Amino acid sequence: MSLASIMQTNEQTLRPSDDSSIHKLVQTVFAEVLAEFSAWKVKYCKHFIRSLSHVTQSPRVPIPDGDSTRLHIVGKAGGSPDGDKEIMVAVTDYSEDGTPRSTSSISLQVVHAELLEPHRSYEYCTPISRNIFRGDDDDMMPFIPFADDPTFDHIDHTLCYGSFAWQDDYDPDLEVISLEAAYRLHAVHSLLYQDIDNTGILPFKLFSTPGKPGLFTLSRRRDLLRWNGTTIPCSYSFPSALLSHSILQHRLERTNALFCPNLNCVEPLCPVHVEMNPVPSPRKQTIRLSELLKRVKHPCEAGCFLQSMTAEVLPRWSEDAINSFKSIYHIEPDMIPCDHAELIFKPCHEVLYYRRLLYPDLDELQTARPNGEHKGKSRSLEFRDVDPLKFTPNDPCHHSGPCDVLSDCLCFKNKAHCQRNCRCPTKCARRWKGCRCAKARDGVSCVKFKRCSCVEARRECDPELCVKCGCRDPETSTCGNSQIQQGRFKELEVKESRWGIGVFLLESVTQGELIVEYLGELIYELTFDSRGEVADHLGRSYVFGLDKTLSLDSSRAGNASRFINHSGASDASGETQYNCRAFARLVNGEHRIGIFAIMNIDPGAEILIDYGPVFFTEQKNA
Ligand SMILES: C[S@@+](CC[C@H](N)C(=O)[O-])C[C@H]1O[C@@H](n2cnc3c(N)ncnc32)[C@H](O)[C@@H]1O
Repeated sequence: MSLASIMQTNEQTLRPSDDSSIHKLVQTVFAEVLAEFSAWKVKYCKHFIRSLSHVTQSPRVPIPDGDSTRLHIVGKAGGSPDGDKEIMVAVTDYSEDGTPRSTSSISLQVVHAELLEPHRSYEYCTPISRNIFRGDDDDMMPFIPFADDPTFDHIDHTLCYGSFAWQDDYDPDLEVISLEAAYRLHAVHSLLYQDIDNTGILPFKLFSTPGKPGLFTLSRRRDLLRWNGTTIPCSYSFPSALLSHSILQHRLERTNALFCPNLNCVEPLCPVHVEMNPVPSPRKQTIRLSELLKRVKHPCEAGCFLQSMTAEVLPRWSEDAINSFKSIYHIEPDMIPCDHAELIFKPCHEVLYYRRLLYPDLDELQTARPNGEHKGKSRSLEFRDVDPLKFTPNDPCHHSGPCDVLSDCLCFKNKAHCQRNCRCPTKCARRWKGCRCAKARDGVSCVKFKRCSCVEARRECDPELCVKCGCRDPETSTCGNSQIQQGRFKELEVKESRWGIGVFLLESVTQGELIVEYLGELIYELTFDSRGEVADHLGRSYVFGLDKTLSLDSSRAGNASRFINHSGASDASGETQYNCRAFARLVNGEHRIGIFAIMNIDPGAEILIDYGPVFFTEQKNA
């Protein structure tokens, strides 16, 4: 069916209103598009196969003097001190019909490549400069590792997965067909996309649901097949969600979903932080309006509520304007009307009018606790976030009221300090306060023997909180406890070592200095187990335990630190040569691993750490 004929039909079509006619229509149009697409595909594939069977005639290129190349070595270049490393090469340019057009000679330098070793199988590593959150690998097995190696236990490894990628009946054509059907139903039959979705007849949901992207979102992530039956204009874009652009709350939700909620990061589509980014639940008013109004000392502009406490003409706001005000009020109810006014582009006396109308001050402010609640008990401050191996950082808390059992505070439940990126008031008693170390006159501040509270709590200094040590400015700072976040890494070289590849220093370091951050993918235990089988078979593991639930694996993504070898008490040679140690630090709310020098080390030395007593026993027992 052509676009013109569809448009013609459109004029005659009336939008069905009852459920059963909508169902019937969706079924009919879907079947129609499916039939059209299938007919087109058969023809298209036949045409394609036929075109492959044609022997294409490439232009005949003469092969001069039996040489198979168009480059001819014509002699060694003279006059250069490295004469024997340069050769002269004649380059012949041929015309379309294969006759030589011109010949010129150029000199090339000869580089003698050493014999190249083939890359070891199943070893690839994406270079990264930040940890990546992976959680768990897909439940679908993408391919069979070591398929030609009988010593690998394929059955056991297969049991780690729920299905095989090659047996999945996912048909990308169905996405194209469903989109076309949805578009026709909307453009030609005037159905709402939501009504089409509600029928459940199309094989995919059009709109995203929590945790599951819908077809409209998916279609933006892939190149759709252009088939000649499509009526979707090239410039058309499907709605991404049931969110209206004119409603502030919807715009907030859309924007919120895009940026990382971790205020230490705030990157769009952040790959590191696992936190979901819910729109914060509405805050409750804690200051009476009468109190707030007393805080306004000067009129914000001519006509400020301070000058005329009652609006002469009752303001008539649109529904959108009222909703915008409600959204802003719920984010920050304890704000003076003049500030609310600036945010919604309305005069403050009008804001005050609507605020009184919509949110009359309650007798009891909503922060009041239920009767009989024992305040002291619910606010008890107990922390267990000092030991990384017994603790996993939680998402930043966001709730109304103080961080305690009544507010369902995540930090309270996890016995963690509230972080800078928590949404509780800055005065919250659970908040980590940072250290009070002063800048060192000479040498380094914030080190263990100076009793820095951050060092003792195994967290790096926080540039927002630890103001005195100056860790915010790496140029002038004397802080010895912010090296990971500042990325002060040493020059390293990766080359052959006694135990495969190793890492070597290119500059000298002093005891306590950070060499490099150990980077990788943050994974849960199930993935640690499934990847462990491959690592055991290779005889090389790249995993560090990070905290109670997460490990850091650099087998697939990492930096030079993944090649750091072991030498320690558990070393087969019995020698103890390690010169560095790996320490986990809580850095602005997340655990990261730094490799630190435990002695002064000269350039050229290999970086060695002690993997610990269980590493090699576990590998052997696997
Ligand atoms: C993190 S990787 C280190 C990089 C590794 N050498 C490579 O070539 O990829 C850890 C693996 O290196 C090897 N390795 C490191 N130190 C070793 C040592 N002292 N003795 C034996 N093998 C060692 C083991 O195979 C171990 O699983």
